[in-house]
Amino acid sequence: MDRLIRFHCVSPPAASIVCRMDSAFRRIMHISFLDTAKTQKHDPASVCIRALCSEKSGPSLDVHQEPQRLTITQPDDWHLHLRDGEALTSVAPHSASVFRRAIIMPNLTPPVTSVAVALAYRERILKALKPNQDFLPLMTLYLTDNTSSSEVKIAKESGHVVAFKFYPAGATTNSQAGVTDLFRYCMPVLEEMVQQSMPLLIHGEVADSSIDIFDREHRFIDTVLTPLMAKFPLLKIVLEHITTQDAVEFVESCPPGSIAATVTPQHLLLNRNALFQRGIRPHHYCLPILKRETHRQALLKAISSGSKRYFIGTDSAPHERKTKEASCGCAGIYTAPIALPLYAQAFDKAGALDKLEAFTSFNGPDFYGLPRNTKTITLTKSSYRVPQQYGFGFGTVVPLFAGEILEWSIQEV
Ligand SMILES: NC(=O)N[C@@H](CC(=O)O)C(=O)O
Ligand SMILES: [Zn+2]
Ligand SMILES: [Zn+2]
Repeated sequence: MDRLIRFHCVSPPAASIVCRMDSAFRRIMHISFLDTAKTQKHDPASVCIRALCSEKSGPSLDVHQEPQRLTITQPDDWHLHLRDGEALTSVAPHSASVFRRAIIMPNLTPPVTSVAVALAYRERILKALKPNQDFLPLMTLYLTDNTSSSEVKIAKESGHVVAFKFYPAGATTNSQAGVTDLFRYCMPVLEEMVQQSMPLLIHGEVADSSIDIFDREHRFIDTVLTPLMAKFPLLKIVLEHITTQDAVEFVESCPPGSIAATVTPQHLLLNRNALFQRGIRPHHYCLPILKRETHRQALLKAISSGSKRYFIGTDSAPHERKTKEASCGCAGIYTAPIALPLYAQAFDKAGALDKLEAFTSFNGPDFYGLPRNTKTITLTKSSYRVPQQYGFGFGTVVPLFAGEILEWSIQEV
């Protein structure tokens, strides 16, 4: 698809023109004048030719491009996997160069099940940052059948653990130690979470392999989330990485403030066809799995509505190339350094750029009861080629859209 860009001309001076560029922003296909008063002496065709000639022959094009700029409050990432060890050292600076804070997922091996372990992990995260990076990891605890309710109070008092994460056992990467039966084992701990105003973050899929993989989110809402909310109407819940129209309808049907949902860039930009684009695409595989187009449209409609119930959560989840490009590949997509431009692209395409900032920078802190950030970040609508891969100390990670051109890029934080 061709794109229109507005330029200010060097010659004729001060004239404004609109150029139709090819889809990669490399070639000017057509130029037309915006302000005929300033340019009436000039034949549009001659400017067009001069611009094209100087592009071919030369040092500089006869026009200055002015891409669209968007300055927003610095965002946070409300769902992030930083891993541990060498992987942590590699990926933490990527997130910290864009985001001010992030909710750190506890699905390490072994999982982060106690405040003591979470605080030690937090120290390792801080150590992994570059010297000038000012990044706050917001820690979470991995809920198990054996989590004691006293841990909730300790978590609250720590000041650094801000939520518990509920993985149905076996539902996703490193969830084997998760909850096997929430209603049987976790009632006292949930009760205490209500008392301490400690939010529960949920990977909302049933782990039952007899249920169709595309129906697992919907089934979870019906069989776990609905009864959970009926039992604990005051429990604060974040339904993580929602993927379906059913999830949107459910969230909308709940009283405001009781439940929020995070949405990933991949679920806004891709539908399930992307898993099988001229062959099988392991780098498009994550859980919950990509859904059909009608569900993607429902997510776009939800975020475009400006509702405070939805906010950013990249679910950036690095896996080494060889563990994804395998006969049984891991679930998880790496997006940390490009997630913000990806969201911008999704909001832009949906005609909702004016709703981007609330989604990335206001709704999350408001839900968690934390202050909004004060710094800003500037995005420009200029093309950026995603690296083919990142060569990290622990191995190679292939990001989403590797080698492809994005429409937005980050200019400065
Ligand atoms: N989203 C994923 O596909 N994978 C995540 C786990 C998760 O968030 O479910 C991971 O840790 O790799
Ligand atoms: Zn998950
Ligand atoms: Zn995740």
